[in-house]
Amino acid sequence: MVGHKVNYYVFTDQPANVPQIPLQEGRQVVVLEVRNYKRWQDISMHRMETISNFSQQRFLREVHYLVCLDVDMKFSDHVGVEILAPLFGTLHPGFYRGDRQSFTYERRPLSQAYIPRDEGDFYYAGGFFGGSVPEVYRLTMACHQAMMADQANGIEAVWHDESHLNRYLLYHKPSKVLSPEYLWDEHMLRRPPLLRKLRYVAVPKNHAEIRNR
Ligand SMILES: CC(=O)N[C@H]1[C@@H](OP(=O)(O)OP(=O)(O)OC[C@H]2O[C@@H](n3ccc(=O)[nH]c3=O)[C@H](O)[C@@H]2O)O[C@H](CO)[C@H](O)[C@@H]1O
Ligand SMILES: [Mn+2]
Repeated sequence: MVGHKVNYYVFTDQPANVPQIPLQEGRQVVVLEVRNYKRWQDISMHRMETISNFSQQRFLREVHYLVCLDVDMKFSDHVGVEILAPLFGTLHPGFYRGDRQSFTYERRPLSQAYIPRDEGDFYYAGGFFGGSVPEVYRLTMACHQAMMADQANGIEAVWHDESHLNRYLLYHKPSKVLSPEYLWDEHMLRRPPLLRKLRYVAVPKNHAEIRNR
């Protein structure tokens, strides 16, 4: 986002371990402490709560747009203001060629993330969405409340926050849908020639080691 002001809000339970990185003018890292959870699924899901809380507390005053990203990724090509829109999502790299039958939406009607078999436009990735702060506030608030309702009913959506994001974006259509160039995993998927650039890519990690501590 060259030429624009950018705040990088980093959520962590270990603020002291966030390295200091020299940045260009107009950029700053803001480290925001969040609580820890035992299960990685809870850490991932509670990002919705964290984003909605901080939106109200400060993001609404501090920025125009929010881009909500997984942390285990790196920028590997240009990502600029072309992504911005009132509400945007990104096609999940594993499903952009599939039809809706193949999407791994939540299929149990008991869950607030339920999507019937004959509905659905796209399968969106949990790791790259955003929009204006008020829109992201509404989205994250709705997803968090839906996840709390699921918890009260003893159910957890198959892909956690991603399932709830998909349900929200089905009934609140995003004004922009980004290509999987904006979220790719080179270790899981071979890059098709039609994708000339990979802009934000997963960093390899040992899931078993990280997730089962
Ligand atoms: C690339 C992509 O679309 N990722 C989605 C996919 O997760 P992934 O399989 O990419 O899961 P993940 O291990 O990256 O966890 C999701 C995110 O939660 C955060 N985290 C998780 C564990 C931890 O110990 N500490 C921590 O900070 C971190 O930002 C991480 O990137 O499915 C998840 C739900 O199942 C989320 O919807 C992710 O957004
Ligand atoms: Mn990830």
